Amino acid sequence: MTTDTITTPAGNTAPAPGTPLLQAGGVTMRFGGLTAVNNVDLTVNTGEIIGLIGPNGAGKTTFFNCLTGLYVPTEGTVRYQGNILPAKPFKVTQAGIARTFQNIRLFANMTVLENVIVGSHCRTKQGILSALLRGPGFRRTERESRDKAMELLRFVGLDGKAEHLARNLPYGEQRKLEIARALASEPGLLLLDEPTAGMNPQETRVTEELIFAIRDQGIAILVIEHDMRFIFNLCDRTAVLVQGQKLIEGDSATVQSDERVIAAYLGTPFEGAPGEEEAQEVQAAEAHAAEAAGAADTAEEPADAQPTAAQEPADAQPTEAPTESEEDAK
Ligand SMILES: Nc1ncnc2c1ncn2[C@@H]1O[C@H](COP(=O)(O)OP(=O)(O)OP(=O)(O)O)[C@@H](O)[C@H]1O
Repeated sequence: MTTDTITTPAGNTAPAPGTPLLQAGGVTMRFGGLTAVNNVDLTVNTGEIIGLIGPNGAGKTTFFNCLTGLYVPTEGTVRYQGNILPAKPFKVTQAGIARTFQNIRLFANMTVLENVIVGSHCRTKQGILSALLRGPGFRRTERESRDKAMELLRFVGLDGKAEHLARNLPYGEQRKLEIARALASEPGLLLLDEPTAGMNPQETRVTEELIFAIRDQGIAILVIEHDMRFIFNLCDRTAVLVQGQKLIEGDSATVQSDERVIAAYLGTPFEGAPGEEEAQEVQAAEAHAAEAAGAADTAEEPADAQPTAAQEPADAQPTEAPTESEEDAK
């Protein structure tokens, strides 16, 4: 990664640091009878890096999908710079939110540079007709997109691989390319879903530096990650989701020392835990089923159940004390 800066578009007036950028209020997402996200509030201010953690299946990615228009929340609202976001991914990107995915989604057979150029598509003003005619306006836009993409590749440290096919990059570099492509849409907020998944410690450290550098360019960040050390080093605040509900939100020291968080990760139930009632119901049902099975076994067994001669193995021999000569052979 280089320490280059990213050129912000002319006339882009960034709000003052600490201004609410993203405001999710009462976001709930149900899939049939399953409540994957339950009444979650979260605010991300300009200049912040916010972490979102929680055990597997806690609802983190579903929450991201609600923020980025992939899902229409069953209840609640998502505002960006004060405006309710339309539930259409393309419009959310246009509004200023970009994201990466847990499973890398690059155009594998396009070059690294082309992948980033595609990411800037929502900011270019040329229509299909202009593209077909390839007039001077189109060529100028194409050149600008290319220059901007190269600048982003330099920023993430991939400029030397601009002409490589995306699928030939090592895993860690594919993740960097995804970030560069997201940055090409000129976001004010970047959502990262497990950016260090599958990375070695060295790659994780480089990604951490990259995220700080992105924040220093005036882009706020909301990041899902399972690597606690990474999250607690990086984030100004961290929110913890457990079974779709926000358990706690705070700085690293607060979240790290909260016994409910520790319990949620170790799987130890605690009083008032989200889903505790359901867990107790399941436990009671299991205990009941075990009791019923035990009772049935007892009923089937004869009261004086003793192995009969017929049940004994055919080669069973009566045990005899070893003779003196046998003991000598040992
Ligand atoms: N499209 C869907 N239809 C039905 N259920 C879904 C759907 N998407 C997610 N879920 C369920 O919602 C719950 C939350 O899943 P989600 O992927 O958001 O969790 P997560 O915290 O991101 O987990 P992980 O850390 O493992 O990625 C899970 O029980 C999951 O099976």
